[in-house]
Amino acid sequence: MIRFENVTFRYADSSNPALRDVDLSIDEGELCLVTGRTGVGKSTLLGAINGLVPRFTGGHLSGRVDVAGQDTADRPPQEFARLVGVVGQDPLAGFVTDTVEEELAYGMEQIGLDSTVMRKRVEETLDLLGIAELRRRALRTLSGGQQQRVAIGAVLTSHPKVLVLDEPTSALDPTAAEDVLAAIIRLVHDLGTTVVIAEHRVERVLQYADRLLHLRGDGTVRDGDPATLMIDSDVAPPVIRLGRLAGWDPLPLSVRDARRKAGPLRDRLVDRVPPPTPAATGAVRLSAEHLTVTYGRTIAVRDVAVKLRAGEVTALMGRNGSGKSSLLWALQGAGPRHRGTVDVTGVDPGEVGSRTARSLVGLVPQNASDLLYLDTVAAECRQSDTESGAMAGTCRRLLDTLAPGIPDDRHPRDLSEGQRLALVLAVQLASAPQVVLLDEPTRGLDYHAKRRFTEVVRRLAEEDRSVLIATHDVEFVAGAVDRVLVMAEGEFVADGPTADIVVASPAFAPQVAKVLAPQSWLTPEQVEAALEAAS
Ligand SMILES: Nc1ncnc2c1ncn2[C@@H]1O[C@H](COP(=O)(O)OP(=O)(O)OP(=O)(O)O)[C@@H](O)[C@H]1O
Ligand SMILES: Nc1ncnc2c1ncn2[C@@H]1O[C@H](COP(=O)(O)OP(=O)(O)OP(=O)(O)O)[C@@H](O)[C@H]1O
Repeated sequence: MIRFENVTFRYADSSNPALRDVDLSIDEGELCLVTGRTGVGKSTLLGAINGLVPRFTGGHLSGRVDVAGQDTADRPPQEFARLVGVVGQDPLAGFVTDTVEEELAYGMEQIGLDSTVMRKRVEETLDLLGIAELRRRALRTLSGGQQQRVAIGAVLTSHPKVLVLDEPTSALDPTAAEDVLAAIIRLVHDLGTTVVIAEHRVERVLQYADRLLHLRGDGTVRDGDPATLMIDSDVAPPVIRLGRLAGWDPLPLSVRDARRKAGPLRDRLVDRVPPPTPAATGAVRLSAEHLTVTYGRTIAVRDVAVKLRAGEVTALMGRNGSGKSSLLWALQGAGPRHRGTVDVTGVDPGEVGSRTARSLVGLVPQNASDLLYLDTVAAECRQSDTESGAMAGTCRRLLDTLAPGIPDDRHPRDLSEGQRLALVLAVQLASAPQVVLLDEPTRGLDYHAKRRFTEVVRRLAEEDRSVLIATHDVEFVAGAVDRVLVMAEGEFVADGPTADIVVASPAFAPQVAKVLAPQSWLTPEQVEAALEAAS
């Protein structure tokens, strides 16, 4: 269905090719998972499938890419729309209409489907993705995860033969991610759709993949059976790392397979306990009472009270649309607030100018790239150091910790998604105020980048700041935070130490906890330390 013949692609002004000598052939009905570190070229590979690369990106492509026997160089990408459905990393940027229903119908209108077929498929898709109640909503008022579901729905309706999905679950809560993947798998089984998915949260997709394409980082691609490539892949989810520690062969790809093998490992760990989370004793840095946020008749945040302490890292979790972003913006002061007060060292950030508010509470938003406006990476870093009064080079060093090797003179627009996010985090965190709020900060970050980001967050806590992170990334939460707050329909429904909240939760438990239950280990690192101590 998809063939790459000796494909090499280089972006203009780039010294190294993003793709090098790539030869592959993907059959009809295969589900391929594309993995690789941040910025290795996953989106570029995906873009080449429908000709967006090089037609819209510029740069030079040699070799040949064809889909269903048609050379992508011969036709503009629009003509491939019937054949190839694409969901990019930024759903909002891909929307062409204003409302959910219009967006779901648009693709089908373009290929001239009959109106009765269109009606039926819109209804099916609304149900399939659990977005029926959003049908008449304006797209720009949806939460991040709601937008991502609509973007996926909008390509599913026209039943393309090939689906290309770039990080399709990055903004989805764990349950929604499973539902969306189940809907995609159904297309693979029922219609023989060929699916190519790039995903950093490999744990979410690996068990469904027929095949793995791993980008090594030099533009070349390793292509093979998932369990075999995972033996030494530099991108490995927790279940694989646990399998390597325990010496399981073949490596289990799913929690279910791992549980079947886990008895002896549980026995080895039985006399050990995971390190407890120290109780937070720092001063209260932020205290909010009776916070309520409404949009028209929608109550997004309902009479919420919260205290954040110095030295504490807290995760804010909960279903898509449960009110997390609305709460963060209300705490920072820039977002709407219907009722309630926020107190940061005696000042309410909602009552002062935006500059003062920013010096009290920093917020890195979900669509973080809006914060970048200069022409080069170096200029953004210099500006950040100057504004925050930090020593020259502070921001750049932070960037190199998160995503090494980005050239100084690259335009932020030309960075990969993960690289751009790393830049925004570096720009914002170089001048971190006492309270730092982060909205989905691990999108686009590979496992190594996430470990480094965890270190950065822990350092902020050691410097006595308080950090609140809205996130759906259960594996990140397991390794990085002290406390978890869970929101549902605008209210807190749980609040406590990480292990207490996540271990028994079907939605929020990390893979290691699921495999080793009833023991309460959260991460491969904890298990590794315990095994070392035991031997
Ligand atoms: N228009 C461009 N000009 C120059 N370099 C670019 C351009 N677009 C992307 N790049 C570079 O090409 C490399 C591959 O980018 P790509 O977006 O394919 O990575 P990725 O693996 O999808 O990353 P992520 O995991 O962050 O999504 C990156 O190093 C990026 O900086
Ligand atoms: N401008 C707006 N107008 C109307 N409704 C809105 C607006 N902004 C947000 N909402 C609604 O308020 C609710 C809370 O949205 P919010 O973005 O805070 O959720 P969230 O928990 O951050 O979601 P996600 O996990 O998907 O990012 C959602 O139902 C959303 O559709």
